[in-house]
Amino acid sequence: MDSIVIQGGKRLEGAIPISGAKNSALTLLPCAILTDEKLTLSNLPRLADVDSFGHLMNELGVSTKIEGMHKGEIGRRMTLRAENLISTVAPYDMVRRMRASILVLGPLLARAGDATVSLPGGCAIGDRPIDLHLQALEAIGAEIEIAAGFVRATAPGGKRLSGGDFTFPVVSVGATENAVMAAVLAAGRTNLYNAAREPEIVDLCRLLQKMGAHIEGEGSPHIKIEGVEKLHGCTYAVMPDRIEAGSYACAAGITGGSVDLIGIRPEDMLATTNALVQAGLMIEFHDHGMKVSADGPLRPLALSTAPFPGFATDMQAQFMAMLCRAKGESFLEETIFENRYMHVPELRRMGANIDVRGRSAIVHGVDHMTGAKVMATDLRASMSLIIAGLAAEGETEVLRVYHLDRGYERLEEKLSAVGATIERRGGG
Ligand SMILES: CC(=O)N[C@H]1[C@@H](OP(=O)(O)OP(=O)(O)OC[C@H]2O[C@@H](n3ccc(=O)[nH]c3=O)[C@H](O)[C@@H]2O)O[C@H](CO)[C@@H](O)[C@@H]1O
Ligand SMILES: C=C(OP(=O)(O)O)C(=O)O
Repeated sequence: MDSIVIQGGKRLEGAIPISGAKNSALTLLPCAILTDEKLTLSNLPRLADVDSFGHLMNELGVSTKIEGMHKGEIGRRMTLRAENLISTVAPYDMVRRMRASILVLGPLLARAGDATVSLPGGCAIGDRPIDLHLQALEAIGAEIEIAAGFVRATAPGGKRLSGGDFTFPVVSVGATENAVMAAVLAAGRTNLYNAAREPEIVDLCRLLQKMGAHIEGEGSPHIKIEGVEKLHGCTYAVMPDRIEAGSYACAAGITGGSVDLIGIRPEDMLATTNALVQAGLMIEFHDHGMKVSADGPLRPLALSTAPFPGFATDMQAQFMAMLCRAKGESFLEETIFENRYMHVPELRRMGANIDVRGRSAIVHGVDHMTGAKVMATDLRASMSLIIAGLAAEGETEVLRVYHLDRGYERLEEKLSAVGATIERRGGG
């Protein structure tokens, strides 16, 4: 298995092109199921999860054609066509490897009136139930059965869902996405209350609108959908990855550097940029993105994760790594996932001083961290180790690179280009 090796202590300086967002790509891809016409997605990040999603789509009978395989090119285009579905089952092996597979449930149900998806179970960051996905689908007319580790959702008579109203008891990104994708082809109107407002939800709704869906209120807690009989194909560009951009901003902060993040949308990242400014970084917005520069010592922060527009859970590990080197004590609270501190023991092995009590963590800033062989069990935890390694003295080797390959396109290339000494080693 590959590892990533960093010689720490280099100040980062230069421009980093930001890729298309993983968390948006994985919800736009299943939209191909909703039409028998071609859907072309551009700015798709080159990530293991995008490839896996392509394979899942192929299993369902959706053809996929990829362009943009040239070395050095950021992003790709994928044309998908679900002319005839050959299966409505997402098998255990696919869902186990990639949680986002659950997002075929809504579209399959809407298009075929029938969907069977393996129950995803928990994962390294905590229990990740899908009860709200199922309740929302029931509210818009689905019948749900659970047996032998699978959930089967059917529309009455195998035909169209009715549409209906549902209030999410807690904000859920995935459940909002499944409900929206199911409701666009329903026979009637759907109102989703306390819906997730994440930019990735807005991206999903914009694509569906371009395909002919009638949706209003995206980006607000009340999404209104008037079902239509048919959607058509289109071409759509995946939004930029706000989490990738925030991760590189933390890397600039911890190395006392300055990186220009090209292609970001500032409005997607206000909680992150506010936190960066409070930590003492300087931000300059310009026409192509934003420049993030260290400006003196890092200041400690108090951060609590929350649904958008709050501070994203997907940024918590990377900020924690950066704050390990702040002057003073930072306080972090993880409110979304109960087990999202898997990076803490590894950061401690690099010299960090962090206390964890339940969902809270106190990070006591240290002057010095040292490189070590480290590994993490999830994507953002792995990125936090890369960030720490960039500032640590000596060599850091991050094992289990497959987590990073799920979410960071050309990580080593992008960081080398701004001055990091970083390489991928085979067989680590
Ligand atoms: C609100 C939030 O920050 N969501 C994050 C979550 O999305 P993801 O879609 O994976 O998770 P949800 O937004 O659905 O989960 C939010 C909360 O609701 C709970 N829940 C969810 C679904 C359900 O059926 N029942 C239930 O109880 C979850 O346990 C969690 O505590 O992880 C993604 C990957 O890290 C992030 O990109 C999203 O920003
Ligand atoms: C945990 C993440 O993704 P996933 O839901 O795909 O596991 C993430 O993007 O940080």
